Amino acid sequence: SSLPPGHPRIPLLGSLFTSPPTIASLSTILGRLHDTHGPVVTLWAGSKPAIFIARHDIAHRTLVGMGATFAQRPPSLSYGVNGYGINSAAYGSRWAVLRRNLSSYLAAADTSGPLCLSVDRLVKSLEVAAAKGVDCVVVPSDMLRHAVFSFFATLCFGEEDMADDVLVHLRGLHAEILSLVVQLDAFHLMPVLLQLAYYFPRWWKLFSAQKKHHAIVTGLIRARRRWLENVGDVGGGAAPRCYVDTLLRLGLGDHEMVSLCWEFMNAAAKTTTTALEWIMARLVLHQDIQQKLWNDIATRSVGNNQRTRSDRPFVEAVVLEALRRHPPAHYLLAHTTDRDVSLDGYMVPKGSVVNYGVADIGRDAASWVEPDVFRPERFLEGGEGSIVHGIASGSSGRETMKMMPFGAGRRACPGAGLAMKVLQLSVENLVKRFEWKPVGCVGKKVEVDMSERPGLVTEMRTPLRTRLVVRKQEQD
Ligand code: HEM
Repeated sequence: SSLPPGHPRIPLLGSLFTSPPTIASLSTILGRLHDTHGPVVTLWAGSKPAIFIARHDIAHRTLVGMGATFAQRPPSLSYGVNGYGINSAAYGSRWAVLRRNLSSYLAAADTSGPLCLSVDRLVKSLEVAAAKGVDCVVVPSDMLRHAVFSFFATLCFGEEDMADDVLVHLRGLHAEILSLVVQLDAFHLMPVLLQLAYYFPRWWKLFSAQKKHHAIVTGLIRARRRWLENVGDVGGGAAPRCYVDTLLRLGLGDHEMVSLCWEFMNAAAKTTTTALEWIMARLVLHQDIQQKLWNDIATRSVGNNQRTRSDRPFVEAVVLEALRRHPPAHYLLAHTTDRDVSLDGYMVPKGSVVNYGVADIGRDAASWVEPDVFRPERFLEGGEGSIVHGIASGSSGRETMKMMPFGAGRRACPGAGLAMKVLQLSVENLVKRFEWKPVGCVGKKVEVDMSERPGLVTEMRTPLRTRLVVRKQEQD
């Protein structure tokens, strides 16, 4: 059998490089290919075929049904901060140890205390900004970013060691490094020669930013080690209080630990902040949904015995609908296979890049009624998403995988449960405290710019502007 259909192959460069190699151009090219050829298409990245899948049942068959085969990652040049992460590790024993370590830490960690603290701080900083802003108008994205980043920094490095200026410095370095990496590289769509050509002009800046990042993170790790020595817990008798504690117990080298801390912060903070901003933008745009959410929160807080245990809180439905409609990652990280696989009459050759259209799957009209409409009710009883959860293991059937914002199968995001908790608790508190009102209206129609800025994480093109009014019930 032959490869799935696609763009004609152009020797050396491959099909992607007929237009500038950005994630926006990747989406445009893939959109055209799927329209012409269906849900499984081939794109050439140099001499390697890259196969893209945009239907949930095929994603289920490959990522869950043939889980071990599709859990491989393509080999990478493994340089810089990402060199020793879980995401870049080959599917094998090192990956399993590191992944289990992260998952068990997240399952046992006390996340509620630090989360409530950082949400409280966020609410306070929004109050200050609203009081200063003309007509209470606020651009909340930087405050959301800071709150989410500091929460994950507490989980990563421990609350004892993080001074505010260090936090701001670290956040700046993350932003700088991310602005310098060539994003398509993360999908393994850059032939080596092109990677070199693209990295050459920015190499020195990237090297210097990574060096500063290494210095600051090794400083934090050293401080953590000293703290453990002071409390007499170098041997690790007590439960780990932050991610670094678990890494120290694994006896890893400095480069490995720095890389894993980078991954923890990088995988967690930008995705979660981006999702939070999209959710709040949707609530500004749909004032009726915000009102319904507020009513649900109020009813639940006074207790309502008539609700059944399976009844999903409306806030969860809102978060799921936003993740379906605006998944922060429009594609997964690159997968590959360890053998030739026959798929619907086509061949997926061993070693080819395999990836999935997360946004396409969430917006597929075959799975979702009026997929472009923002309607959280579809996740409530009787709706087409009532059995769907954000965390798509798919083990309970392919219908639970009608969307996969966190991936699926063995490589699915290990932070999905925590991300859902952060999003729900943040949204609930932000709506409890403030009415999120629109700034721009045309007649009675609310205007919010919902256009996307494609990237490794697809953010809002125009940061949200909103008028924040403290709710009457909440005023002292
Ligand atoms: C809204 C927030 C988040 C979204 C949308 C998200 C999404 C994703 C996606 C799509 C993948 C790729 C899965 C694949 O390639 O098959 C992934 C992997 C990963 N995520 Fe997340 N993530 C989020 C939050 C987090 C958090 C909070 C953490 C950690 C605290 C985390 C840690 C990771 C790691 C370590 C991987 C690599 C897993 C592996 O290769 O085995 N993520 N995430």
